[in-house]
Amino acid sequence: GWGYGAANGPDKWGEEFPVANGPRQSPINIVPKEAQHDSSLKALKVRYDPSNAKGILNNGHSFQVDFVDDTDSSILTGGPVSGKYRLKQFHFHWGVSDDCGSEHTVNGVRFPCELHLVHWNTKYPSFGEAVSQPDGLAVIGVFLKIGAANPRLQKVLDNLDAIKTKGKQTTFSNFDPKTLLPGSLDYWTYEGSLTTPPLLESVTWIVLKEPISVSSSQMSKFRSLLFSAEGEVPCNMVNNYRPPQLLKGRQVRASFK
Ligand SMILES: NS(=O)(=O)c1ccc(NC(=O)NCCCCO)cc1
Ligand SMILES: [Zn+2]
Repeated sequence: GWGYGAANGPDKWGEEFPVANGPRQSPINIVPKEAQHDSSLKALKVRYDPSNAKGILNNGHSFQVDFVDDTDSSILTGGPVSGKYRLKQFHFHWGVSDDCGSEHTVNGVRFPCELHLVHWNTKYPSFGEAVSQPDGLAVIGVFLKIGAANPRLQKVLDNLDAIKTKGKQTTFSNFDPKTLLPGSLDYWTYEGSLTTPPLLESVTWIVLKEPISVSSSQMSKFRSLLFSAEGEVPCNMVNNYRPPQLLKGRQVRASFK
């Protein structure tokens, strides 16, 4: 199956997933000076219920924190979207060193890590239905920048020892992902895709301008995870990011001046 190695990585995904060369692929390089301020863009509104946190899973590509999404208790509204989008999961992408790891870049600058909060449009009956619709998903992207250790992120990282290998999961409850957001919710937005196979072109991307902090030693914690399952030859979970894709005429809008 697909991965991030030389034999199965991003340059090879188009062989099995031809949409990899489609018109609205993600991530992209964001050039702030070319992003148009759109005064009609609303403020982003997120309301998360910490009791919806369900579990934390090593899925062999990243790790994700899954949420109960059978009610409208953890939703994203406003911003560039219309209607309500329910939080399904959040996960991260990171590098083997602090000079790479994010999927989106800003003026070509790569961050060591990027957080994705994945939401689906409640006009569809389920995530599985929404994921193939052009307005099916909304993903909030948050850059992590090396600085002071982040105590709110540490609550997530403290659980990684229990999910070291592919397929391992453990319960993870009472966590508010809002604590992982920066002070400002200023954002760039554009129409894109999932950044991993099946690369479906169903995502309204909402990339926050302000990063949150992560320490270098916290980054080492991410890198202690394995792509491989227990009993397999160990393969460190690093560089699980897709590089920026062609804009192909898309407009990137800014919610701020
Ligand atoms: N990195 S990303 O663009 O935020 C992302 C989010 C979800 C997924 N995929 C997912 O949640 N489920 C797999 C897709 C099922 C398709 O039937 C892939 C990439
Ligand atoms: Zn992602």
